[in-house]
Amino acid sequence: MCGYNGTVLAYGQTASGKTYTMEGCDYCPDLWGIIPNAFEHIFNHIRQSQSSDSFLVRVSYLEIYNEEIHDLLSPDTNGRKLELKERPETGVYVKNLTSLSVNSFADINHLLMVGKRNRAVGATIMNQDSSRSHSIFTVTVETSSLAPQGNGKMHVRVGKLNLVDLAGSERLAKSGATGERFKEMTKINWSLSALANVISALVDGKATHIPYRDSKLTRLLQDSLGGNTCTVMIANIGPADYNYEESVSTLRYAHRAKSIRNKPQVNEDPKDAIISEFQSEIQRLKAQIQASQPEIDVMRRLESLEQEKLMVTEQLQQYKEKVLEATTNQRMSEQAIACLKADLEGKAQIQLECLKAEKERSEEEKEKIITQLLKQLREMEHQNQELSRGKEDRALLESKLKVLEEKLIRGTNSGGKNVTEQVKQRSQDLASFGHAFEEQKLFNEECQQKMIEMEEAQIMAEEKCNTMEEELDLKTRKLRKLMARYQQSKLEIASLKSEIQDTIHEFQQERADLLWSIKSLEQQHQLKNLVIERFIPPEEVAKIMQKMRWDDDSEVWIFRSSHSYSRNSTDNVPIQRPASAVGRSRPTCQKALQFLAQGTTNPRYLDENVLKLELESPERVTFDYCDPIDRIRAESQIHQCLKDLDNGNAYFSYDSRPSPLPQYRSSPSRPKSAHVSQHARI
Ligand SMILES: Nc1ncnc2c1ncn2[C@@H]1O[C@H](COP(=O)(O)OP(=O)(O)OP(=O)(O)O)[C@@H](O)[C@H]1O
Repeated sequence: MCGYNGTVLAYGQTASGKTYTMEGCDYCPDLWGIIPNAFEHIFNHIRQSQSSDSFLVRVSYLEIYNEEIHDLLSPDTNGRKLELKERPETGVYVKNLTSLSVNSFADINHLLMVGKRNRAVGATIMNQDSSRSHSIFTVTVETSSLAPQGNGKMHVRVGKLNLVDLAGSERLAKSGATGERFKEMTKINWSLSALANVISALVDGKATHIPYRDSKLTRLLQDSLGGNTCTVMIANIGPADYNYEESVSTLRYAHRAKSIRNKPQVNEDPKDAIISEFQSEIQRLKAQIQASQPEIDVMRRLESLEQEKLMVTEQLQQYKEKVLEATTNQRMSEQAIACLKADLEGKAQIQLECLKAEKERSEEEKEKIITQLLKQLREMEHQNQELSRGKEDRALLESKLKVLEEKLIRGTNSGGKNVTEQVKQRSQDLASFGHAFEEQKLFNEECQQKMIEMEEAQIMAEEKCNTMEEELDLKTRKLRKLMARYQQSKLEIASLKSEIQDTIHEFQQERADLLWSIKSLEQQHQLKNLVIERFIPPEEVAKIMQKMRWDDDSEVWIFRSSHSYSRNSTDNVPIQRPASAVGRSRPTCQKALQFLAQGTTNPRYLDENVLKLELESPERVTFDYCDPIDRIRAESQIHQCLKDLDNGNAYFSYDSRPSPLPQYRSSPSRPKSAHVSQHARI
């Protein structure tokens, strides 16, 4: 409303509530989204503004579907594609986009509903009414108010609010989209990634090129992203865990977008402001009406003439009545003459003559008046025609003025009356307040006197206030510094406290470990003492103790080497171990060498203790069956035996003698151990 441009942008994955955030539920004011709330705010502001301020509110609504721009408020429902154009003074705009002026919340809300009906939506896996396009609802508010310099000139500001509902980003694999949905999805993702690239380039201070031209969306939002617009980006995320990746990506983009710094500025007296055109047109029409004032005077005169005509007609009627009366009187006179012939002949004659003269006079007068009236009538008809022409012209002008005034919305005091009515109202007001003017003047003088006194008092109070403010500033700065120091020390104390806690905790753990190791060492010590006391004779203990020495560096007991403790012996010569015979793997005594030289086979003197034994060939304990009958019987017994073996244990007794034949026992009784040499177990 102050002339800044603004953009509200809802960004996020599909079905995360972007449309809901922007539009909300229209049936319940508590659940209105950003768009209806913005409308309400605009019209509340207009209502509460000064009566000298005029506003012109225009709206447009477009969607970007498959990288094509469609007008959502166009009566042409064939979805004509619109073109993007650019002008150096106004920037990027959409050619032939419908822009409608609105006067109330109801009007603008109606247009939002109309546009919504024309928008592309479709069902996806995640959202039944998914927006398949990016939509931009633009509200332009032009404000004309008296210039602050007070020179009576009008000052125009233009603010533009873009309310953007983006289509939802969705991973192709997750969406399961095919056909038309797949195509839509690719375009949506492409334009959203173009938006992300623009954001990244704007955040990256080194980027020399911002890729606004990569998509229609980024070109239309060029001013909102890194331009002169106050932009709010709403990041919508879904609470479900399967949306984790998308939510993280949305938050990442929102975090990046946070770093973009725009430079908003008031759009003052722009060249393309329509309100100025409207106002000059209104002025022109007013001047035209003013110029037609003589015609209005003529019309007033005509009205008075009409009244005169009425009066004259009345007079004529009176004359006619008089004439009629006179005629009646005449008749009566004739009758009276006839009746009173004798008495009143002279008188009647005179009266009759008088009446005749009077009648002639009235006839003449009557004719004279009638011609005069006819002349006046013709004149009036002529003037009537002129009047009706003037009336038509005036009606035309007034209707023109009304249309323009209807488009302009005024502050609370305007009341929406037309100019003529306002002039009438004002003149009445002037008349009624005229007599109060003098009283008001006196009252004003008193007030002025009081105001001068008050201003002096205010100046004194301001001076006092200024010194107090300075003092307050000084103290506030000091307090802030102290506060900052206090916060710093608080943080330091907190970190020290946590450090102390950690150290205490570590110390306690270490102490517990040490106690545990002391305890276990004590146990080991007691055990070893017990073993020494119970199992090692004290003299041996003494001997061992002599051989041991405590090493301070490695903190262990170590055996003294034979060399080191034999030094204390009488000869002080270290005992040398005899060197082994050269070329032999082990030491060999002289006697063994002697026997070996004699070629002894005694293993005692050999290098290796290996016994050399003769091979023992085993004796044959079987014999062949030469008799074919015996062989057959033997074979049948073996078959039988094998069969039984399949079913269970079977023992086969076999006599080493050639005859009789081997005895097969089918009963599984174990053979006695004495017979084992003679009975083989199969
Ligand atoms: N805060 C909320 N309270 C109640 N319902 C909600 C809320 N947010 C979203 N919804 C519901 O969730 C559904 C999906 O929301 P919406 O259509 O706004 O998502 P979207 O992000 O615009 O999706 P798409 O990108 O697919 O258009 C709708 O039925 C909507 O009514």
